[in-house]
Amino acid sequence: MRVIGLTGGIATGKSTFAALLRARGAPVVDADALARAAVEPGTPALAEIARTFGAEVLREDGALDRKALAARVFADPEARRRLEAITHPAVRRAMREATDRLAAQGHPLAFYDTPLLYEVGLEALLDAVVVVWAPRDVQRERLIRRDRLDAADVDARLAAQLPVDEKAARADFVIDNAGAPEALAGKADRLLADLRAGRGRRLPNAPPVRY
Ligand SMILES: CC(C)(COP(=O)(O)OP(=O)(O)OC[C@H]1O[C@@H](n2cnc3c(N)ncnc32)[C@H](O)[C@@H]1O)[C@@H](O)C(=O)NCCC(=O)NCCS
Ligand SMILES: Nc1ncnc2c1ncn2[C@@H]1O[C@H](COP(=O)(O)OP(=O)(O)OP(=O)(O)O)[C@@H](O)[C@H]1O
Repeated sequence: MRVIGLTGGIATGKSTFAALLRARGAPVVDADALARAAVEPGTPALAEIARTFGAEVLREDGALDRKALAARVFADPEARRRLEAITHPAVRRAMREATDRLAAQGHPLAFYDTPLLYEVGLEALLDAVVVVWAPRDVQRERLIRRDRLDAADVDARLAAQLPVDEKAARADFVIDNAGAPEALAGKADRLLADLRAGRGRRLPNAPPVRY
């Protein structure tokens, strides 16, 4: 099975594009969803988070207060690294299990949807990488609209990731999502057709294929 990394910048449209791939029969393993499952009540990771950050990052019902934890970790890179040291090993394990299951089911192709693909250095483990791209001002607008964040929170989140332009420059395939969402379906069709025809890693120094 070939495993294709799918990434982007925050709010560039990665999840929207992943849904289109799923609708076309391609399995997508979602790191954000696995990261959420890893910190559900009763998990060792949530207990560790409470020990590290204190009860103020828990809600009254014992679940993680994501807003409170986000305020802490996106304001302080050191706190973010402490959180990642707890969550990333759990997410990596869950991702590996999910990919092994898909391989055992005989899928020829699977996507690995993870926002921090380049930040944590997963490139070498993947057969190719797709970056869903949008310009920074569009990213900012979508983030404010979707998550109701103010400008300072948006900038803190953007600063926690590599710029999406840098990711696009390193990618094998770039999905341009600056335009209308309706344009994405055709791009998903073309990407899948190219991947199923065996297209993969670009040659060294060649530019990415853009859709
Ligand atoms: C800080 C938390 C509680 C904020 O939760 P919230 O519901 O507001 O955001 P959500 O989890 O839906 O993430 C939204 C986006 O934020 C960005 N983001 C999340 N964590 C990080 C991080 N550690 N570094 C940079 N960007 C991040 C990603 O682009 C992600 O797609 C949560 O993101 C978290 O637990 N993060 C640590 C785990 C992690 O690194 N996840 C990302 C990939 S595995
Ligand atoms: N082409 C588009 N035009 C307008 N809005 C869009 C477009 N594509 C996606 N969106 C909207 O922008 C927001 C961000 O998209 P999405 O959630 O898919 O991004 P993401 O890259 O998965 O984000 P994250 O890294 O935060 O998980 C969503 O509210 C989505 O509905």
